[in-house]
Amino acid sequence: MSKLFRAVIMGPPGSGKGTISERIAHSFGLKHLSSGDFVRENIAAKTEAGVQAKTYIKKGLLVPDHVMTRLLLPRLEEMTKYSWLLDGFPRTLAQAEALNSACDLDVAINLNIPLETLKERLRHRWIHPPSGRVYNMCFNPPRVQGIDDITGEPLIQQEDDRPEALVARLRHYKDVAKPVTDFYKAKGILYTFSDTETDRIWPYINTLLSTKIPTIQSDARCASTH
Ligand SMILES: Nc1nc2c(ncn2[C@@H]2O[C@H](COP(=O)(O)OP(=O)(O)OP(=O)(O)O)[C@@H](O)[C@H]2O)c(=O)[nH]1
Ligand SMILES: Nc1ncnc2c1ncn2[C@@H]1O[C@H](COP(=O)(O)OP(=O)(O)O)[C@@H](O)[C@H]1O
Repeated sequence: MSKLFRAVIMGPPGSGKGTISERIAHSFGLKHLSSGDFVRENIAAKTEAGVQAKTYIKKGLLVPDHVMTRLLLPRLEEMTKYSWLLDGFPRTLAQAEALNSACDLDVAINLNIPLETLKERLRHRWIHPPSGRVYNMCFNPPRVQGIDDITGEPLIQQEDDRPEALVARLRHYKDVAKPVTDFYKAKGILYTFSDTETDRIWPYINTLLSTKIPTIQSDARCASTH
């Protein structure tokens, strides 16, 4: 059984987690697991956790740790045969500890992007909610403004992406994120990337993962030849 690779990607709203996760999933064949997608699936399926989560999301709040953990850990149980990249979880120390009790992580990627850059990016972010596809009028615009490239359905801008909403989200993010990055720094697996452009960060993340992932698979190869 080849050793699997498990990573999380963290960063404030608009830092490029989704954008970079797609590139990682594509380049390294990892499963991209998004906690936001799991939440939306549960809300759509009207599961108990989904119904609870919806009441918090409607108020623009994070879902409570015990609800989020109960929703996410069983999904990770289904992924024991896969290498994956988890996006959007953990967001709190309690979530990081719950994840740590369920599985070992190889890398925690942390995106450190300036506030002004986040504001500018989210001002131009458009999304296609049914698919979660993300566009940006300055960075990766749709072929036709306001229209999803694949389905032709309309794109929307999220209420949460307005600059005034972002400031509140960022303040809350800063409070809850530091204990999580400290947790992974103490475990020696935190890698922080600071820049204003994804295209400048991507080569460093690509190099880091290229050094990690083949090692794991080559270990597996030598294990399997003995
Ligand atoms: N101008 C510019 N926009 C970028 C860059 N990288 C990502 N974006 C865009 O900025 C927005 C935020 O990127 P996302 O990948 O959605 O960021 P995120 O961290 O997943 O955001 P949340 O889901 O809100 O936590 C999107 O519209 C991206 O297309 C960049 O280097 N430059
Ligand atoms: N790890 C988490 N802990 C608590 N709530 C979460 C978590 N992940 C997602 N959520 C909830 O689901 C909502 C949608 O998540 P997501 O699609 O990642 O968007 P956002 O940009 O708001 O984080 C979040 O606003 C939050 O309320």
